[in-house]
Parts: sequence; structure tokens; C-alpha cells
Amino acid sequence: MLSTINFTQTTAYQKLLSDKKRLESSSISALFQTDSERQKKYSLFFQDIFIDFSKNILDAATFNHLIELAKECQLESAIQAQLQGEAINQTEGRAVLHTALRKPKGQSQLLNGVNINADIHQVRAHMKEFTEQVISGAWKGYTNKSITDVVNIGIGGSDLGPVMVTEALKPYKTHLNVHFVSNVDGTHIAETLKKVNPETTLFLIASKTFTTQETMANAFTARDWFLKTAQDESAVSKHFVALSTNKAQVEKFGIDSANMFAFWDWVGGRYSLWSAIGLSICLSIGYDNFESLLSGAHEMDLHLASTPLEANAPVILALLGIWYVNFWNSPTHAILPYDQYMHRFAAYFQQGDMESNGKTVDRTGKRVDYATGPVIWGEPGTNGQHAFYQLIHQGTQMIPADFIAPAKTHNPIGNHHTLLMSNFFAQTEALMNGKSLEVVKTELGKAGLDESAIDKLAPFKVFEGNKPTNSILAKEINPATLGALIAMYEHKIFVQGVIWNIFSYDQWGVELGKQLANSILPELENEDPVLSHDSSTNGLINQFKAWR
Ligand SMILES: O=P(O)(O)OC[C@H]1O[C@@](O)(CO)[C@@H](O)[C@@H]1O
Repeated sequence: MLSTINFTQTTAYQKLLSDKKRLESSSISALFQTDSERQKKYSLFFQDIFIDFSKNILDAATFNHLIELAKECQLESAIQAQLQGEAINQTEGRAVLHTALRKPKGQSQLLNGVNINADIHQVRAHMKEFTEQVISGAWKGYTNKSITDVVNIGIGGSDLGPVMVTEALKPYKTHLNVHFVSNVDGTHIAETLKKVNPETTLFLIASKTFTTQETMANAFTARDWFLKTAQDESAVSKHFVALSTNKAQVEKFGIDSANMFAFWDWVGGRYSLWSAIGLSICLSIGYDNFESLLSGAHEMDLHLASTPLEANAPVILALLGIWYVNFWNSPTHAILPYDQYMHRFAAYFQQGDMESNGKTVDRTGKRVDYATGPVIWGEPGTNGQHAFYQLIHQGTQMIPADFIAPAKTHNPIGNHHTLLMSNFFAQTEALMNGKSLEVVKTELGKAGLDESAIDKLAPFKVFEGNKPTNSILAKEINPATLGALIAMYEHKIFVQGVIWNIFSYDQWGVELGKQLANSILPELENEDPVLSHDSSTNGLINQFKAWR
């Protein structure tokens, strides 16, 4: 089991509090001025990914104290506990083994004494065979035509991962058009069905539980739409497959278990793109590229498991995150990919991070008295620069940010990539160094302003700087490097959860809203006035009824 140590009662925590006091009167740029070797000390290579964490409010003492904190919280044994299949998802009594999904065939993974590697690769073989049949055109629809379009119907972890990966790896796309429907808002399925032909469309019903309201509503709507044309129920088996852990519910929906791609309860929804939930990824980029994605992630798993903490990429990113959340009161973290294909990367980790570590009760069942999971947000650069960088540069909140970019672009048009990268490098430099009042005044003087105009305008043009960033430079974004990046962030989340002494793999917080929605639903299915709630909820429901 994981320890239940309260990290705020560790020795390292006290040392970090004094580090904070000391560093408050310093600056990141000052740390560079006093150490010409700084970048070398605070950066590392993971294969073709260069991680530069030198632009952080961090010196040797603080770095060592963060590592000490991890050790006092028994991180190393927690890592082994997870990888060896202990039921660390304690409130659900489950192991957490998305890492097992990317282990090569033949490599043992014990779960309660049973080697699960063969089961995993049996599903992988089925995914491979099916993918090749659909891509080659051998898989025929009910009018004997090949498939042209795939519609993945799922939400949360049954949607966000496949969307993010298929977008990020669009350069590797097959001829199949892959669409994603997630929202129960009828617009989502309606707009998608306008684009596809029932004769040549394959529906993937992606749902770990196969009971999620949005997914089942969309699945039945898709089925009804399909049967309006196909007429014959027997045609469903050629156009609907299920990705789920729940065979009974799959069969109840009317999908043959031969068309089901199974996974298991030790795969968390938000960690499931490596499982059968990744079938849309296989169809979008081909099975071989899906395998490369998994092997890239597996390499990061080995790195996590075998690298000393002080050289361990996910551990370092996790500790830096804790440094800012718990010592610098930074409640959010920005993920800023300078790569348009990665435009859904931050959104993916909104679920990954916030559904894992958005918790207030610790592993002993007591309410924590410290901050835990940050709000994750972000948009691709350079667009973010024209949206929210004003706040990051000159706002009152410190926003630690990860800047991610590929050295090589998939679209070498003109000098676009050079322009993009000039912004990538400039932004972290600007956030670190800022611009002092005296430099501003000099610039305004050179621009011809007189003294009083300068005095009036200068304060608004000062950049305090000292804003921490990580720069993650990949040689290129390909299936293997993307897999490694995703796994790195997954392990960062795990490490933070261990140190925050919380359970990162349940999600009880999503239940209450669903419960109340189920009790309101019947009240909306008639025209009677609703009086059963508070006056706001009653008023809103009754106004909705008046207007609809
Ligand atoms: O895959 P499914 O079972 O349909 O769940 C979808 C999503 O719903 C949740 O909010 C849990 O209810 C996420 O954790 C999950 O990824």
C-alpha cells in the first residue's frame, strides 16, 4: 500500500519553507548570472526529448530538498507498488496498470498472482486484425462497401485521449475519416451524422462501463439513424463495435461480443487510450503507429521505474509542480504546445490531472489542510500569446507553464516553423527576465517621450519577470515521442498524488451531478411546474419549460 505520510510534517517540508523565504528575494535570472553551468545542471534528455527545467525558481539546495521530500514520502516504493499491480486505487479496490497495456508481448505482468500479459496481447491482436481489415477495405458494410468513416462515440477518457492522439498524429493519418461524438447535446451527433454515409460508416461505442448517459444516448441515436437506412437489425454487426469492460451491457445494446474489444477495471478511464479505447487511434494512424505510441510510453515507464529520482523526468516535473502549488500558492498550471497538431493536449490533461488529483480527502480519510491538484489549462502557441499571455506576463498570479515544441515540423512551409520557434524561445526568456523600470524608461526616452510622459507610462510597461517555465523540446512529434510525453505527464500526476497523500485513481466527484441530473430528468419530461428544489433551480427549470 501507499504510505499515509503528511508531507507537510516532513523534515524536507520545513527546509523548503526556508528555501522559499530565501528565494523570494532572488530571481531566476540572477541564478543564471551566478552559474554559467545552470542549464546543464537543470536539464535532461529522454531519448529525442530535451527537458530544460532551468528557468525555474530553483537552486541546488531546493532541488535536493524536493528530492528529499519525495524520499520521505516513500515515492520509490510507491512507484514499485503501482507497477507491480498493488491495489493502490484503494477506494475501488483496484490495481492501476495502464502501464501493463504497453508492455511488450511475453513480458510478465502479475496481477493477484496471475500473468495478464497474454490477455492484453490477445486484445491487441484482435485490434490489429480488425484495423487491418477495415483499412484494407476487406471489412464490408451491409451493402458490401468498404468503410470510409469511423465515428467514435464516447466521453471523458473514452474520447479525450483518442481525440488528442489522432489530432497530434494527423501527419500519420490513414484514408479513413475518424469523427468523435461525446456531448449529449444533440448538436454533436447531428452535425456528425450529416457528414457520413450509413453504408460506409463504422461506429465505435467506447465506454468502460457501457452505462454512461451521454454515450448510451448517442449510441442509440446512431443506431436508430443507421437502421432507418439499413432497416435490418442484422446489419448492425457490420457497423457497430464496442470498446468496454462490460460484456453484459454490450450484448444488451445489441452488439455481438465477437465485435467487442475488451479491457479491464484496472485501467482507469482517463488512462485508457492504450487499451481497446485506442481502436479509433489504430484506425486513424494504422496499427503499427499505435504500437509505436505504446512503445514510446513503455520507454518512459522504464525510465520512471529505474532512474534515480534526481534524474527522473516525471518526478522532477511533479516536484516542481508541488513547489509552486504548495510553496508559491500557484493554483493553476499551463500546458502550452507550440504545435498546432497538439491543440488538444492540454484538454486531455484537464481530465488526466484534475480528475486524478482534484481531491480534498487524504489517504487516511481526513480532509487535507494543504492545496492539492492544480487547474490545468492551455492553448497552442502562438495563439495563446494573443489571448492570455498578458496575464501570464503582467498579472498578479504566478502561472507555472510548460512550453512544448518539436524541433522539426511536419509542414515545412516557408519560414513558418522558424517564426513559431522564435516565439517559443522568446516567451520563456521574457517570462524569466521581464523588463525593468529603468530599461522601460530608456526605451521610452529613445522613442522621444519627454520625462513626464515617461514617468506616467513607464509603470504600465514594466515586466516583473521571474515567471517559471519548463521547456520541452522534442526532435519531432511522432508516435513514439508522443507516447513518451503522455506517459511522462501520467507519471507526473501519479507522483504528485503520492506526495499529496491522496487517491489519484478514483473519481467520486463526478457522481453527485449525475445523480441530481437523473432526479431532475423526469421533472423535465412533463409540463408541470417544478417546486422540489431551491428557488433558483425551480425558477430556472420553470423558465426553461416556459420557453422551450
Ligand atoms: O468510459 P465510460 O465508462 O463511459 O466513462 C466515461 C467517463 O466518465 C467519467 O466521468 C467517469 O464517470 C470519466 O472518469 C470517464 O472517463
